[in-house]
Amino acid sequence: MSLRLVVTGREGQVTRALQALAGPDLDVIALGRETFDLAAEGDATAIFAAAKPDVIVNAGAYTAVDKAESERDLAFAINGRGAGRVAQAAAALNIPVIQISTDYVFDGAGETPWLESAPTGPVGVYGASKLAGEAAVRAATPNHAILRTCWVYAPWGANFVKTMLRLAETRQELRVVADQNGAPTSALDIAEGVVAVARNLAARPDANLRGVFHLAAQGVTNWADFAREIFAQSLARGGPSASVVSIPSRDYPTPAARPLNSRLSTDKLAQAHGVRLPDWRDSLTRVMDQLVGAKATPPA
Ligand SMILES: NC(=O)C1=CN([C@@H]2O[C@H](COP(=O)(O)OP(=O)(O)OC[C@H]3O[C@@H](n4cnc5c(N)ncnc54)[C@H](OP(=O)(O)O)[C@@H]3O)[C@@H](O)[C@H]2O)C=CC1
Ligand SMILES: Cc1cn([C@H]2C[C@H](O)[C@@H](COP(=O)(O)OP(=O)(O)O[C@H]3O[C@@H](C)C(=O)[C@@H](O)[C@H]3O)O2)c(=O)[nH]c1=O
Ligand SMILES: [Mg+2]
Repeated sequence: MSLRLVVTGREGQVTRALQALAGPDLDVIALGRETFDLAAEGDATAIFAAAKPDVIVNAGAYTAVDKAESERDLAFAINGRGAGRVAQAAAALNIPVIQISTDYVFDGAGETPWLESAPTGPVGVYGASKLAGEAAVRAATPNHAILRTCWVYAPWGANFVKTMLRLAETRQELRVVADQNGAPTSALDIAEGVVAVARNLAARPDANLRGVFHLAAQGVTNWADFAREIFAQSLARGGPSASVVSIPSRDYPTPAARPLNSRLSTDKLAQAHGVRLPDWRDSLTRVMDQLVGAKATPPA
């Protein structure tokens, strides 16, 4: 059945991945901030109604984790109240809303994967603002799926993979934190998961399809080992590489603290929606093919 998604944050990693999936059975209308500004105020129902969504996806966000520490008000306006306005519009239109959220709502304690039901406790402003967004969505409508993902990368946009490849152009050695654990998750996979969830929500009113779910790649790594895998795959494609020195987070001071344990349990999503993403290493190859493969073998 044909599905029409209206998505916030037009140039974002996840939004662009959703647009790449558009086809005969899937319309993706991405709203830029000149059409819908998450930081604005007031009823946004008319803005969304004009785009005729079956499901609204709030993929736009303030994602500058360190900068958020000094721009608390803006982060909360966009990630907190903005998410609420999106969900209120969905409620007024009587359609489902998908809210993208983050592992940074957790405090990072322990070493086991977080269940959806685990207590939250963000250690920084970005995570706190995203948690406020979850609460605002919940308050606006029961017809929602909050999908928490983590460590997102894509062939486009700003992400760790592109940062590593860029730094390796000029540096032989990089120091990267090795005590934060999680699963790098490809925006290409997230987009497929979002579409599957959206189809389920649009088709069925079941309560078990609604609520909070974790949408993350299988497997676990840390940022240093992720960097090593990026460089191994880059080297194999004739791209840049650097040697990676593992360091503890305390040796890489940043304005925002980050959770040490970002492992997300993904069983609930698999059970309710039938969605399970591939292992992070397998998904990385697809993005590396686009980022480095194109350079290594330029078209004749
Ligand atoms: N990136 C990550 O590692 C992770 C992201 N997430 C969540 O996933 C979702 C998608 O993230 P991702 O695709 O990486 O995000 P990006 O940072 O790639 O894109 C976010 C988009 O939101 C837009 N935006 C920012 N402020 C506003 C505003 N006031 N009004 C309208 N649009 C705005 C940005 O526009 P502009 O570029 O002009 O600022 C950008 O296009 C977000 O909810 C994020 O919190 C969750 C876990 C990890
Ligand atoms: C560039 C660089 C980063 N790092 C560290 C900093 C940080 O702890 C880790 C990853 O760097 P990033 O800047 O990608 O981290 P960050 O922006 O915090 O990534 C987060 O973004 C938000 C939006 C989310 O929701 C999270 O899931 C997560 O993806 O690597 C190094 O140790 N060495 C380096 O050279
Ligand atoms: Mg970042």
